[in-house]
Amino acid sequence: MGKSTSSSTITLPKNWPSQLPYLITPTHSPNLTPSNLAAIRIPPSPSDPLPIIPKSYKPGPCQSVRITPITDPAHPAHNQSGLFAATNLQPGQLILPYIGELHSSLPNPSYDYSSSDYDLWVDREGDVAVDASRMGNEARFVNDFRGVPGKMEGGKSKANAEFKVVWDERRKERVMGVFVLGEGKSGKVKGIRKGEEILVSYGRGFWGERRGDEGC
Ligand SMILES: C[S@@+](CC[C@H](N)C(=O)[O-])C[C@H]1O[C@@H](n2cnc3c(N)ncnc32)[C@H](O)[C@@H]1O
Repeated sequence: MGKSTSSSTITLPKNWPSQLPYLITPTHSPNLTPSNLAAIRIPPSPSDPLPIIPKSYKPGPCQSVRITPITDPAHPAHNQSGLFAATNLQPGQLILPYIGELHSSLPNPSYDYSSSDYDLWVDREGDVAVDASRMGNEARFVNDFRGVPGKMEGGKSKANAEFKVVWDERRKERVMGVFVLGEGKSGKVKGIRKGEEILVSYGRGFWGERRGDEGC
């Protein structure tokens, strides 16, 4: 299946929802201001270092991941989808950028971003977030580790990945990326093996807000 973009035709990732636009670059919400954009265009510096997406990074579907329907009834996102490793992934490596609509907290008459479950801060001080509810790339399918059956003690899973801000050398902009967790102090995280689900922590606040309490 192909999708026309302004510059080329790309093949959509397998299991990409047909009703959702697939993005290879972020779009801008009407509520994004020049000062929001200026904030994410401040390059990294020795006092503010960032990982880098190099100019050579190929846009479009990521060969390291697969969007996969969740068929296990014991999985809390049963009947939804998740993102799985299609190759072995090394500790600390960038898996893919999180692409969506860049927006601010100013009102947008056509959409209420505050109700989205696909929204991440890129720069809180600069009031810039990225929302992949209405359009995006494979990264929007990353689930939270909580309650996911796994091989850890008690049949549980742990987070094996994280969201981090990264400097995109192609766009000269700060964007959000999904990274394999580093080795950590325990040295226990050994990357993500082919076939494993990529799981992050959305943070306690995410689940607290959804239960209507202060956190867990
Ligand atoms: C960013 S989306 C993740 C992709 C989503 N599973 C899908 O197919 O579109 C976030 C949503 O996934 C579901 N989800 C992710 N992790 C979960 C978990 N550990 N427990 C329950 N629901 C989860 C929730 O419905 C949440 O609002």
